[in-house]
Amino acid sequence: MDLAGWHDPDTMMNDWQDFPAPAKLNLFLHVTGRRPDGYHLLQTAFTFIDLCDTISIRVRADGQIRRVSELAEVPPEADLVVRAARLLQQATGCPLGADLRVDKQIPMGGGLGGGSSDAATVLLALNHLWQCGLDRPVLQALGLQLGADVPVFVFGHSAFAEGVGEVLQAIEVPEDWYVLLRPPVQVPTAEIFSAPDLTRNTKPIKMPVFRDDATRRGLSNDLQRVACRLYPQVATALDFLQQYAEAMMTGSGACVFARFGSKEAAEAVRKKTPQGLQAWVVRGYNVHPLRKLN
Ligand SMILES: C[C@](O)(CO)[C@H](O)COP(=O)(O)OP(=O)(O)OC[C@H]1O[C@@H](n2ccc(N)nc2=O)[C@H](O)[C@@H]1O
Ligand SMILES: Nc1ncnc2c1ncn2[C@@H]1O[C@H](COP(=O)(O)OP(=O)(O)OP(=O)(O)O)[C@@H](O)[C@H]1O
Repeated sequence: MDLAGWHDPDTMMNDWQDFPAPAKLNLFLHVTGRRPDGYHLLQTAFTFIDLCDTISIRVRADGQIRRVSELAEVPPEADLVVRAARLLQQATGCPLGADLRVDKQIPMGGGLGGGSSDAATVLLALNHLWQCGLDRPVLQALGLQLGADVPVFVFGHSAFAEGVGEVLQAIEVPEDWYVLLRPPVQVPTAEIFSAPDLTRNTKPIKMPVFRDDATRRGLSNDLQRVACRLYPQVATALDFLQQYAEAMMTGSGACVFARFGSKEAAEAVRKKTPQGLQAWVVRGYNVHPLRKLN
């Protein structure tokens, strides 16, 4: 997918404008502790992939925020795109509003951060269109109020993350090809984090390097064992992919991925995917397509 040319700053403010919201992969995820409020302390690494939702936005003069597309599972008031727009309005006192249309490509409950990415894209795009002038760290802090995964999408670069995912340092990750599989199940993040058998005391590590297999040794996803126990379809997908390359679950699942040296090698494995699993070949990106927007 070509991510260039998504945004044309010269378009009239009240025309529809399209903004991409890419999915993320967690290249590893260690749970190192738990805060008094129940949220878990993590160490993880995020990179972006070219599986994207598209948010179309039209500025309104009357201050209303409206979602004009259907998303059957999520009522408009609960939709993170609407909540992000409202939050920015409240934080800045901006009198403008927006119509928001979401073309969803990122599966929900997949551990790909689709809802979080949609929210981040709305914060970035409306900050620009409404000319609010908030800088990136302020937008990241606003984003954290919507979800632990929102800040990295605002940050806009592959990152090593600590805290609950909001303490971010930019890292360079090879822009590899991945096979991404979606088992036929949605995994609720809160259910995985609240499982009694979740390992919560993985020893903190120094910032890892992502060069080759050797530098990734010892990095795993602590949420994977619990997700596989509760949702055996995740284990089935991992077993399939594991035949060809080192495979891992992203976030709290359900999606799993493996890295390949070329698009062709990834395609060859995708073609073998058994029925019942949705499969993509995707490319990793270090720089979010809206990184330059401000
Ligand atoms: C698993 C990850 O996707 C890794 O990137 C994120 O940590 C989850 O981020 P998210 O989907 O934005 O999650 P949120 O909407 O903030 O949280 C959903 C629920 O997961 C649990 N949760 C989430 C993040 C975290 N660090 N500790 C938690 O315990 C909390 O019960 C929370 O109510
Ligand atoms: N715009 C949106 N797109 C997707 N989900 C949304 C949206 N707004 C609210 N949600 C809610 O958020 C939940 C999580 O969606 P999301 O796609 O972010 O899951 P996920 O990929 O598992 O995320 P994560 O990796 O952050 O845990 C959905 O089940 C849905 O109820």
